Amino acid sequence: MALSIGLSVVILCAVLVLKLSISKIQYSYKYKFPNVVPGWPLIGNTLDVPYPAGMFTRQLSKKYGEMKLVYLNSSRTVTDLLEKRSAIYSSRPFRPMLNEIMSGGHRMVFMGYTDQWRNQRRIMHSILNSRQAETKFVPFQNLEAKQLVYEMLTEPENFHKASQRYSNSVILSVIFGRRARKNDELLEFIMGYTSVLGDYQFNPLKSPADVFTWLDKLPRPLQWWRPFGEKFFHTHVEMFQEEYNMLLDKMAKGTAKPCFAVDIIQGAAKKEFEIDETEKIYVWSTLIEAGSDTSRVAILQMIAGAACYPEWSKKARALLDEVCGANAEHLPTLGDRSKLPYITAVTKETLRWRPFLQSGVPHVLTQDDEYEGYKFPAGTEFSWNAYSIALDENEYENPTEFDPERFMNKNLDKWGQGHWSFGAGRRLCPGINVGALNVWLAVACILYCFDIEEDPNYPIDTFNTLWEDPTKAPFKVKITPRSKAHIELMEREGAIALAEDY
Ligand code: HEM
Repeated sequence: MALSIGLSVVILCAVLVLKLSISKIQYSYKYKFPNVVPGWPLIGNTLDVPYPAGMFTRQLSKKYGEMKLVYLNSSRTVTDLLEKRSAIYSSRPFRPMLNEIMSGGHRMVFMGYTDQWRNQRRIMHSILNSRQAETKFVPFQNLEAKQLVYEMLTEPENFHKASQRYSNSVILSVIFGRRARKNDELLEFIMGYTSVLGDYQFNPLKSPADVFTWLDKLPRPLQWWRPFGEKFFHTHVEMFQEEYNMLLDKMAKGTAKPCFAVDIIQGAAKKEFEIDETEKIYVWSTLIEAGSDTSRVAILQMIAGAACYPEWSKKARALLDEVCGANAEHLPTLGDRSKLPYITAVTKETLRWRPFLQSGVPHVLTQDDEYEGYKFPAGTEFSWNAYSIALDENEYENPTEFDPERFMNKNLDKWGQGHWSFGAGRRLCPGINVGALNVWLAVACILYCFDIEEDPNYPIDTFNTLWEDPTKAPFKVKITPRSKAHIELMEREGAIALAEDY
């Protein structure tokens, strides 16, 4: 009896091994991948990737060529696949813990290419399109920029905090029509949980079902990660529900500012949008999460670019003086944009220079596909290798230098053209208009008011800077006001911004 059980187990194992080997052989005949970077079974080379990863993935692209599994290392391949074939290259990796449990299936950035995703994108586009971005949200940005330069004047060593407050307050105004308060409870809550989401996104021990997705099929009581995820989801909804109630109260009193959330609430009431209560909350929170830090980091990168490559900032300053007066007549506003094309080029170069989503964002293929002799199965993940493309001599002349001149061309006003920092294809950032104008205005005001110099005692390592932590300055830099007249201008404008409360 014992022998027959033992024999059965051996036979079973042999059959399993045979079956796995046959499917592996069939798989390798059916599909053909580009060079695969050697790694360990199951986890591949996950453990080899340093943080930040940009320079590492750049080295890989030099070694392995134009494409490797996951990373597309040239604009040509990104255009061919993520853009031209975006109908089948626009899903996201299946993340049962991050998307289904922790986000109740509602957080757009983790969502697959589904009807729910299409519906949320449609709603976002109808409110965040360029016409609205250039009218409805502009007063918020112009006001916050006054406080941005005032805070940089009074506490230049905390330039990172000023950028953070500016970006947070603009996005809160755009979404909920209110300014960020000091120690804002909602923003602190968001900062806390986005760092938890980050942990869960990259740590397989915390989120095993996101790495080994078959674990999602285990009976629920055996999914030890689930209770935490469900609690996380409910706390998130409760916190945003408070904000939602405050807004409903303002709407009832007629004091709500025109903003994204008001548009959604009214649009849903008129049946223009199909969206339930929890999903509304997720659309708002996703926009705040995705739309704040991105602008903060871009502003810091422009400051690093001005400190390390001072020549272009002199030209920008001279052009700003022509429009706003050399003697501090007025702060630049978004109304000055058509007169300041060079600032638009600076904004685009800021986004291209050291892309902070250094390895791009994964797009998942939804059906088998062939490209230049390769055969990819559905489910393959692709990402644009952002750092590598931005620093490639075949893509840009003197790619490591900050040179806005490269964007002074017929595509100047197309925010997403000439770089990949807003992503690609159907997943292109839906906040592109708001985000680009946030950066444009901050760039214009900072360059108009301050001299920015590298501190020789603290050279800036622009390649390996850690931009993520909003509480720490990513580098040291000298920021000094240009003149007495500029100080007075910033004080006057700052007083206006500090007195404004909504
Ligand atoms: C400088 C500013 C910004 C940069 C560089 C940026 C960059 C990006 C990138 C690279 C992606 C991924 C695209 C892809 O997968 O192909 C993305 C997605 C997204 N961004 Fe932005 N973004 C910025 C500002 C904003 C703002 C202001 C908002 C909201 C108002 C926003 C909302 C979103 C959302 C909701 C997504 C998810 C789209 C999806 O998964 O379909 N972003 N952004």
